[in-house]
Amino acid sequence: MKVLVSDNLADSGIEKLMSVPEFEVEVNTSLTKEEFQQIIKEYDALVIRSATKVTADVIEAADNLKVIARAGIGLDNVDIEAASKRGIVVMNTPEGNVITTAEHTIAMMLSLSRNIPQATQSLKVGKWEKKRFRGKEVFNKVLGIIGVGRIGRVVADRAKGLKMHVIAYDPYISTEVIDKMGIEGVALDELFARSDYITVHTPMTQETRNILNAEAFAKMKKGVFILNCARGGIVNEDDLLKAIESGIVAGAAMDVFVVEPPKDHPLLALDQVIATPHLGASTDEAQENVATAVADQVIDYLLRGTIRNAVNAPNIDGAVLARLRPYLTLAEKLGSLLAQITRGAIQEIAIEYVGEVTKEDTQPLTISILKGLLTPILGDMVNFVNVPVMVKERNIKVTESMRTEAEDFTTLINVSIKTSEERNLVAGTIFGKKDPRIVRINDFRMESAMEGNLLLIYNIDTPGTIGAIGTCLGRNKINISMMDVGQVLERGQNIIFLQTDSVVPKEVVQELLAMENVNVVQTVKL
Ligand SMILES: NC(=O)c1ccc[n+]([C@@H]2O[C@H](COP(=O)([O-])OP(=O)(O)OC[C@H]3O[C@@H](n4cnc5c(N)ncnc54)[C@H](O)[C@@H]3O)[C@@H](O)[C@H]2O)c1
Ligand SMILES: O=C(O)CC[C@@H](O)C(=O)O
Repeated sequence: MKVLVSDNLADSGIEKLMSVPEFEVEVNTSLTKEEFQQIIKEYDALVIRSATKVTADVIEAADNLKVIARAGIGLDNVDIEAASKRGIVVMNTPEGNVITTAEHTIAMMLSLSRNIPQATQSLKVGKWEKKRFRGKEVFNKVLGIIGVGRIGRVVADRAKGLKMHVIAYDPYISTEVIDKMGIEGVALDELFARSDYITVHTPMTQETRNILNAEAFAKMKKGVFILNCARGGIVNEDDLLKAIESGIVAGAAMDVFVVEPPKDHPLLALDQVIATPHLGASTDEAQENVATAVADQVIDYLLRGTIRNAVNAPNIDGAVLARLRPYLTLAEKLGSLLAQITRGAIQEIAIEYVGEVTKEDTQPLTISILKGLLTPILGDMVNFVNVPVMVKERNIKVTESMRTEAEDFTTLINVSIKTSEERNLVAGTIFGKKDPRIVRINDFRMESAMEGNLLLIYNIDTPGTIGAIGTCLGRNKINISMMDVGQVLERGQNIIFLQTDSVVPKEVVQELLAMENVNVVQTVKL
């Protein structure tokens, strides 16, 4: 079997792959796009980091490819949907670089406080500028952490060692779990108002994109320091620039950028900004961890068929997988829909399987529902293997029940959720042999394939409202490709589902919300 390593991988991983007699391993990190597309058809496995772009064209040409394995977490460089369509397993290694990235954040925070990069630069050109580079202690200061998952909680632990007061905002982690970390859970606005340093450790999702923007900077203490060692775009770069120029933000440390490399980005011209070229995970130890993990995973899959850390396939036999595929798609969709329409920290999930589906092994379906549920919150970090652990870590109670007697549909999957703020229920079925359909959201019944960019609008049922919504979207150049309206007469309420050709921006959502008779507007991506 042929394995191509097309990005820099630590030697330990390459040696491990080369030690397998059945493997022929090629390491080539300088392929052009054309060369890559031409040779990929020879390979059974592709091992990458973030530099190789595995586009739909590459996947189309990859006749023998069985697995794409990422040493690290981020899969923004892989067209996962195209890979899934061709039955190629996509896997990553989400655990290996947690400590390294947390340590980088602490290093950035101290460098920022003591102007270490700027002072080094100045000294190297022969200057001795003691006065210019007077810094600040972190002792007794408030560190606000947005997102206390794997990396955020290690940052919290290390910052406590520096005797900082740590406060955190993470709406998907229960107060008890945050309390156990020995830090203080707060609302986002409180974090903005109290922090001397703010660091983000969330994945990039619809919700976290631009979470630190002009509106957020306006709520912060004058002189706050900002750190982003997570993903470019969680901090809005233009707004950060203005906040530094206006003096609200005293300085920023950036490891990640919207466009990487950022080239001559104006932020980099500011004295108050220190930056590293996406080095968060770049230590010998982390690179060894992810390289050996990725090699072990590729070996396990190609030699034994065991799938670990796959983002697009549960660990089940191929024939069963083919039969369950429509149910798995439906299950993941139900979980994802629930996550996107529900606010608050998840406490309980109740899953009910009804009718035909009860003849199948429902365990992979439950895992798919949970993966669908956590992916909008955690992004690429969630896979079919680690999702049960993540659910456990978050203290989420999962219950399953079966009913063989179906009523309206031959198969039905009901999923309900209870969070710290609300309860919701969604249900779905399979039309024909393979078409997943959402048939219920709370009290509203419908039959919808629900795909792509969706808008869910709850409105008072009055003449003209639907027209006004269409006009507003049209004015903002958003094309509607599908519309479905559910009506609950006794409540005088409509639920409108709109499928749009493009994502509906936040400002347009606000515009819709300001309309008379419109109560709730939610954007969903399925
Ligand atoms: N700079 C680097 O080289 C590097 C290396 C590794 C990871 N990362 C990035 O670091 C980030 C964190 O990784 P992790 O392994 O800790 O992830 P994780 O999944 O373990 O934790 C993410 C946390 O963010 C929380 N969250 C999600 N949406 C939120 C929101 N709207 N507000 C507040 N909290 C929210 C989640 O509940 C979760 O607890 C990711 O973006 C990852 O890609 C960067
Ligand atoms: O250096 C890398 O490979 C990227 C590290 C990190 O952002 C990841 O996605 O794992």
